[in-house]
Amino acid sequence: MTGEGESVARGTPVIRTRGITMEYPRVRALDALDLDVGQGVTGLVGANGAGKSTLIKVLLGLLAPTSGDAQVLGHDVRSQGAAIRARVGYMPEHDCLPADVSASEFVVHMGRMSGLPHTVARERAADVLRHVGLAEERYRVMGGYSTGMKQRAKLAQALVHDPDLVLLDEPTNGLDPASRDDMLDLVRRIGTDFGISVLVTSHLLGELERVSDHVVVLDGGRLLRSSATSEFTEATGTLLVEVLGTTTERDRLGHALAERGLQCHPVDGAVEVVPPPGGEVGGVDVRDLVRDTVIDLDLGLVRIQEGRHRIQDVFAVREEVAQP
Ligand SMILES: Nc1ncnc2c1ncn2[C@@H]1O[C@H](COP(=O)(O)OP(=O)(O)OP(=O)(O)O)[C@@H](O)[C@H]1O
Repeated sequence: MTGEGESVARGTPVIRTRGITMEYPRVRALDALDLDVGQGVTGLVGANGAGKSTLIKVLLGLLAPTSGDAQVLGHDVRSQGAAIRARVGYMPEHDCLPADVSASEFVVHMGRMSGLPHTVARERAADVLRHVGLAEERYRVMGGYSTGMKQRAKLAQALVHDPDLVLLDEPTNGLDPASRDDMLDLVRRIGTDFGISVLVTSHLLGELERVSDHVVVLDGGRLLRSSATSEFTEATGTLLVEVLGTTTERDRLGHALAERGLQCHPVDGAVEVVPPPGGEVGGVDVRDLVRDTVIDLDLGLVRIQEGRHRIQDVFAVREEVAQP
């Protein structure tokens, strides 16, 4: 770190907002948001329109909030936007790459824009393009890139100046499941291999659980929840039972378990069993009862595992509360 950034002690929030409100002419995109983001990888999740991109632009000093205060790496977003952008990498959501330029030229250029000398910018560009998996294709013009390659090039330019923090806006947007997993692995490695703090957004509520240390949930510009990922995914006390076959086999099992006195209901492809107090029915352990039932029905057991909360549950709970 350089300059004022050096005074940011470890453990101090890398991002801190107090009462940040952002009003567009017709919509309040952020509503009195108080947020502390620490070091490590933080997932910022929320449905489309929740205010994620607006928050990122405010944090970069690109949009002046209507009211409230925010600091990034100790710098004020209203008056020190340039200092923030010098130490923060930004991967925008939308395609912003020039079609007739190679990834190498582009990333070198972005490094030069950040103040790196030419030779250093070239070395750094080669490093980050290798890191994101574009070493082979780096001299090809980006107009011919797939969506996945474009996302990687956008990520590389966010890293070229060796930032202390990167803000990644929907890096998995438009990617197929395999490319999405690759991108999420890259995001995780930015945090673990390089020690760069990451704020990464997604409108897919479940996808950041496995790469984030901490998850922040936004809804309608408000903070719905901010917790360590482990708290979101803590055990529910239930069992999820999956058997081979379709919903027909799943429902046969569900009915049989209910007949044997267990409270249960279908969840996606599995049956969720709520064990009674003590975990036994008529002196038989619930897991044994489930296994015996599966055998009696001549079904194939895939797994019995502990049920865990999911980030989506935060929204489900809120909707239930909102119902009359
Ligand atoms: N420049 C703008 N002018 C007016 N309204 C805007 C502008 N930018 C965003 N909005 C509105 O502000 C709200 C929050 O938008 P924002 O893009 O921050 O949400 P988001 O969570 O990033 O969603 P998405 O993933 O769809 O981009 C939305 O209702 C959006 O329509």
